[in-house]
Amino acid sequence: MAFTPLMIQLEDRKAVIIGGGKVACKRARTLIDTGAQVTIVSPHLTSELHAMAENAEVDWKKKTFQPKDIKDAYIVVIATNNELVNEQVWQSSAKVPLVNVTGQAERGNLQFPGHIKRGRLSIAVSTGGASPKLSARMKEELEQKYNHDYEDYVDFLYTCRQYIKRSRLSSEEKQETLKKLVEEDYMDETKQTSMLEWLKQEEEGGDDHEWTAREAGGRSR
Ligand SMILES: C[C@@]1(CC(=O)O)c2cc3[nH]c(cc4nc(cc5[nH]c(cc(n2)[C@H]1CCC(=O)O)[C@@](C)(CC(=O)O)[C@@H]5CCC(=O)O)C(CC(=O)O)=C4CCC(=O)O)c(CCC(=O)O)c3CC(=O)O
Ligand SMILES: NC(=O)C1=CN([C@@H]2O[C@H](COP(=O)(O)OP(=O)(O)OC[C@H]3O[C@@H](n4cnc5c(N)ncnc54)[C@H](O)[C@@H]3O)[C@@H](O)[C@H]2O)C=CC1
Repeated sequence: MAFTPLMIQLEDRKAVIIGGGKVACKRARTLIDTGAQVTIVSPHLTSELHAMAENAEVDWKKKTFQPKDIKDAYIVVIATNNELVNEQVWQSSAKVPLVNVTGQAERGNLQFPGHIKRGRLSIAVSTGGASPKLSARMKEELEQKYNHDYEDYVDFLYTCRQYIKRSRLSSEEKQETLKKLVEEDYMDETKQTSMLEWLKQEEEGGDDHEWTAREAGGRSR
């Protein structure tokens, strides 16, 4: 069955990762970065995971898997290098809402796509199991196209959108302004500044549409 692309809120949810190797480490990083409470169950950890445990970013249960380890888990990531153990975890996970089977991803109901983050911007790639290497290559291409400048730009778009939603502009003017923000080169800081000034004025009920949406950002002050 095909998987549904979704964004999901996991803050403070309990995630248990079985295994402490390379794959476990990648999944731990993704989950921690969005606020999940991560526990690793594994007799050994990679050095990176070890550092994360020392910094209290993850809880580490230094042991082999037992079914009680996943009691109350919202997410289980099955990531040991032992197929029999992975099978036992799978059999014990019937009541867990979200299960990622890293060795046989089609089995679980959760997959982690290749992804890049630029502040609020998230881009995810999946080939539906056809080729993780193609996902990796596309991820590299996207990393180059959407460079780190996008962090500030997307923050700027977010701020503008909040102002626009609260402003007294007509709905046509709102649409026009939102469109302009992505069509013209608003990565330019001077253009950003004049747009923000105009939007702040709109919010404060300033000069009664002395500037129209079309003009915003087009004039220098
Ligand atoms: C479902 C998914 C995730 C999930 O587990 O939920 C998944 C699943 C599986 N990957 C496997 C193997 C490999 N994965 C990689 C690499 C990456 N895999 C990634 C994503 C995903 N891999 C998700 C969807 C991908 C999609 O559908 O396109 C990347 C893009 C991102 C990331 O991992 O963060 C990351 C890029 C590197 C980076 O950018 O860091 C390499 C290549 C390498 O390492 O060079 C190999 C070996 C070569 C090969 O097998 O092709 C296996 C078989 C395991 C086995 O044979 O035991 C499974 C299980 C299965 O296919 O069932
Ligand atoms: N989804 C993906 O992107 C990929 C998935 N895989 C799959 O992910 C799995 C793990 O791969 P790696 O992280 O590379 O393995 P690894 O060999 O680096 O780590 C395996 C970990 O499992 C732990 N472990 C072994 N027995 C255990 C037990 N009884 N209880 C708890 N922990 C136990 C080990 O201590 C070790 O920390 C494999 O099944 C592999 O097929 C591999 C590559 C990519």
